[in-house]
Amino acid sequence: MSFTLAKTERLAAILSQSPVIPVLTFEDAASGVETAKALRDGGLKVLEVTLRTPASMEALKAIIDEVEGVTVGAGTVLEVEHVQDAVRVGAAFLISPGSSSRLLAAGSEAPVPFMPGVATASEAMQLAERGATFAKFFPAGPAGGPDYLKALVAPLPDLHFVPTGGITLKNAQDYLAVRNVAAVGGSWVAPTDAIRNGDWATIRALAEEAAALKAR
Ligand SMILES: O=C(O)C(=O)C[C@H](O)[C@H](O)COP(=O)(O)O
Repeated sequence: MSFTLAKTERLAAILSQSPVIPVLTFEDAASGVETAKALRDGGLKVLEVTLRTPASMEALKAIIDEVEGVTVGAGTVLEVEHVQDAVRVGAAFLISPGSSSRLLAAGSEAPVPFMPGVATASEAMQLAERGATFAKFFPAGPAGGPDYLKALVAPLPDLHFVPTGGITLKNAQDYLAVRNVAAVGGSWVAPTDAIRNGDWATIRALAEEAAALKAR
């Protein structure tokens, strides 16, 4: 099991590029490419493509192959197969909502950084024991929001978090103000309707607002 220093540093560098990581779900590759361009043009250059839809792997690959100036990773990584497939198409990082032991083994051995999810002190401690430095905090809102995260971070000073789940432009800054929050994740910057309607101007405008948020 290896959360190596090199991969940790790579993840830190990726997360430091942007206060907000769009969490993206696509029905087809073409809308993925256009959404990625709109987000990039609005200033959000680190993107997470969730592996939730039949077209997700194709969309992930199309963005990696066709959109310049973005760093693209895979989200909703739940299975060992997801790790292998995402790495094969060139994902720059892997994110999971949780941290099952099989996935931890496969993800931490992947050649790219892997960020598992946690929601409790025990889960966070188990990750720290395995050498992880970064964790997704999921589902951030329902789990207890910025106050809960502040309490979680207090006794675990070496772990850094990317809260995701229920985050919006309105509350993002409250999460970003918590110590050791590297960035926040959220789908609000690329709403399903805007993607379906090809409303790239709206996505770009939402990205511009989000990119103006400040990480600590
Ligand atoms: O798909 C995953 O891997 C997840 O962990 C869930 C997503 O991160 C959230 O669904 C995004 O949350 P919202 O911004 O509230 O839509």
